[in-house]
Amino acid sequence: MNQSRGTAQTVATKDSTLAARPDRMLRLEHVSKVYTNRDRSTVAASHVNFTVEPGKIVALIGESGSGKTTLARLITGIERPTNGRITFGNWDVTNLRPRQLRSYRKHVQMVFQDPFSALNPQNTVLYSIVRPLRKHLGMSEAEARKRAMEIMETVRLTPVEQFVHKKPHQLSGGQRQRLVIARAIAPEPDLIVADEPVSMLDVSIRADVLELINEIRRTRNMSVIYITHDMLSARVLADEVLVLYRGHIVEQGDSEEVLQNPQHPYTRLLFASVPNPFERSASGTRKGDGEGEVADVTPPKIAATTLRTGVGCPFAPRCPYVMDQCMTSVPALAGSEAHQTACFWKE
Ligand SMILES: Nc1ncnc2c1ncn2[C@@H]1O[C@H](COP(=O)(O)OP(=O)(O)OP(=O)(O)O)[C@@H](O)[C@H]1O
Repeated sequence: MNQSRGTAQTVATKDSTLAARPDRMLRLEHVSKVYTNRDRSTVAASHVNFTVEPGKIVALIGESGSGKTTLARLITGIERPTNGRITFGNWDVTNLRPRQLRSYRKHVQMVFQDPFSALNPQNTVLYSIVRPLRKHLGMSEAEARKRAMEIMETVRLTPVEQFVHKKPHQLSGGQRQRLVIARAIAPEPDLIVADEPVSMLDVSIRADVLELINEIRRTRNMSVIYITHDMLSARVLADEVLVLYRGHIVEQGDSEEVLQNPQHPYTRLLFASVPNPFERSASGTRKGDGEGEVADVTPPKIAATTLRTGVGCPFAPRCPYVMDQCMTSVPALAGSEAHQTACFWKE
């Protein structure tokens, strides 16, 4: 993942430069998504650039509404970007037609937050895994059953014979998410997009499910985009992190580097172990940044100016270090290859 690698010169097109490019790299270039409902527009993604290299885990971190799920939906082809380009290896997947989308889905699978609603309540465990094997890999029923049982071993839905005929309501939350993961890895995808895969699970089993995801990427060399509010799990699991605020990447880099030494005021707030400069408002009362939410602490006049003009740093209305410059221009990501921050403020 590197901002500088996402330049126009390296856009994947059907030309000879493709030969040198890794086959299964996901690349987003200047990807934006604007939702327009009646008279209101929401910028859910703004000029997002990043790559996911084969076998890597990239975490997307941000509070609710920062645009994480929007990016997941764009990457998996559920939605199309308003601007920008998404490529997968040498394949431009920005605007796929339905038939192409079906082929793409073999390569890019999604694991959802709520395993219960992701599963058909009528389908047995075995059928849920057999179906993608037949659909995407064209296996015979017998082949698919055999492979499905192997996959059940991989995700530890064992003893297999005790689980094959069970339906989702007969499984625990953790077992259901293991089944969703089994179904996702069945077509042997190159990339899994996991949208808060453990947030609805009991705290006691979250680590096991995350370890399973890590083991799968290691043994199958899959890439994973891990979407989360949780900085600690991102630090443990991910190789690289992207911190999103209102659709903008405000900080990115190697996960250890960024999460041990967060530079952006927003990232600092999100990381619970970092002292919170917003903890008290001027009146001394807590402004409330719990549950991954960041309080608005900027003087109302400044906040109103930035919000009204729509220019400037997206975080300015909430930033305690806001300066004049922040009101008129958007800071670009800058720094080393391992760690980049979009902020004018320097300690
Ligand atoms: N279909 C839509 N129509 C209009 N606005 C939308 C739509 N989908 C998302 N948004 C808006 O886009 C912004 C980003 O939403 P998104 O769901 O991507 O955030 P998120 O970081 O995934 O949040 P959460 O952690 O709560 O899932 C939000 O302001 C949201 O209200």
